[in-house]
Amino acid sequence: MTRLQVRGLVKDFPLRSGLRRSRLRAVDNVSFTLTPGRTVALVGESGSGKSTVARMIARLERPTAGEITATAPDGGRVGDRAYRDHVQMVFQDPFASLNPFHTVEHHLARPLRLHGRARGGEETRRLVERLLERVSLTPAPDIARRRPHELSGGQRQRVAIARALAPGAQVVIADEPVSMLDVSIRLGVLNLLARLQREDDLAVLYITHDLATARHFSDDILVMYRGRVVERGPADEVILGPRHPYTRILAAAAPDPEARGRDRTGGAPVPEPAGGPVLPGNDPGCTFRDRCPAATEICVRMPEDFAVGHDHYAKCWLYAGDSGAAGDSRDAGHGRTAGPRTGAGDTAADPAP
Ligand SMILES: Nc1ncnc2c1ncn2[C@@H]1O[C@H](COP(=O)(O)OP(=O)(O)OP(=O)(O)O)[C@@H](O)[C@H]1O
Repeated sequence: MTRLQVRGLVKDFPLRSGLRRSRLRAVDNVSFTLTPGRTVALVGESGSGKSTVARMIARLERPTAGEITATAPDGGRVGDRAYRDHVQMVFQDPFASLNPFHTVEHHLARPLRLHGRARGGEETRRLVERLLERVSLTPAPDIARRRPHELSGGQRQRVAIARALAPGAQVVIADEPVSMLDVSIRLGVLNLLARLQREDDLAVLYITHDLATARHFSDDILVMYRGRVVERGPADEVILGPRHPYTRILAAAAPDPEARGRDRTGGAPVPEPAGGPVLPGNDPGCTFRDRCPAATEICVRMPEDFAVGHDHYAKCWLYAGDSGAAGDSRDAGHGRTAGPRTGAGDTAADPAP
């Protein structure tokens, strides 16, 4: 099964304001690994860079710097063709991602044929029905004949998930896969993703605002703030024992995970400071310092990833004296064991330009 390594990922977008040109560093030195059978959640408020990371992995955006490498179990690099088969994305909006003019069968038959997984009409029909059964859309022949407007939002997202599986997905990037669905059906779709992950040993990146589902459905959590990963670690530790001041505010603002029937989008945004935000890439220090209740003078310098627990790191000077910098094992998604430190780490020695 394919393993995906993201190393020192950077994305700059050009900005224009009248005659002035500048750039926004939407993603700043992000590294993690997606391993078969495990889920990494990427959490953070709107605009923190989560979707841009997803789009670069799905090759919908070109990175400004950094590397995304897929490796086979024998350690060999997965080629371009296999990458397109193995790395699949589930988008947020099941209404926009399906063509209203085509049947469900068409949506699933096309990737099966394009990726060489089905040839004749009979084989294609059989595989389409099998995919529909796997995402619990039955009776499959009936669903296959329908068009998207004849399905509910949850059913459409199940079709989108089946479509991601069709080319032989091994790595699934799920970008807010349930945020546009009715609250009452979200868990069903997330449970489906979890079951498929177990059955197919998928590596999953789950992007969400919702800390409760991030904790429940992922092994490791990365917390992004203005393009940077500010905290990373095992899901329970990050949510129950957040260490970075930003994660603490997010966790405190998240609705009660036990509450039923309420929208649990979680993580009320931290208020923006007067005078505008410190933008990533435009500032060599901690980008949270203008909103941070614990900020001191040292925060004008970029903090390293300091170890705050087992495989748990916070990019915050508060922990500088605790146990030293992340060293060799700050790779969330790399299992519970230590992973190699990668070249372009997001460290104090490597400030954003
Ligand atoms: N094509 C683009 N051109 C310019 N800026 C962009 C582009 N795409 C994203 N951005 C900016 O990059 C930053 C990160 O956006 P991104 O969509 O990745 O954040 P996000 O965390 O996924 O937010 P959301 O949860 O709202 O989707 C934002 O400031 C956004 O405005």
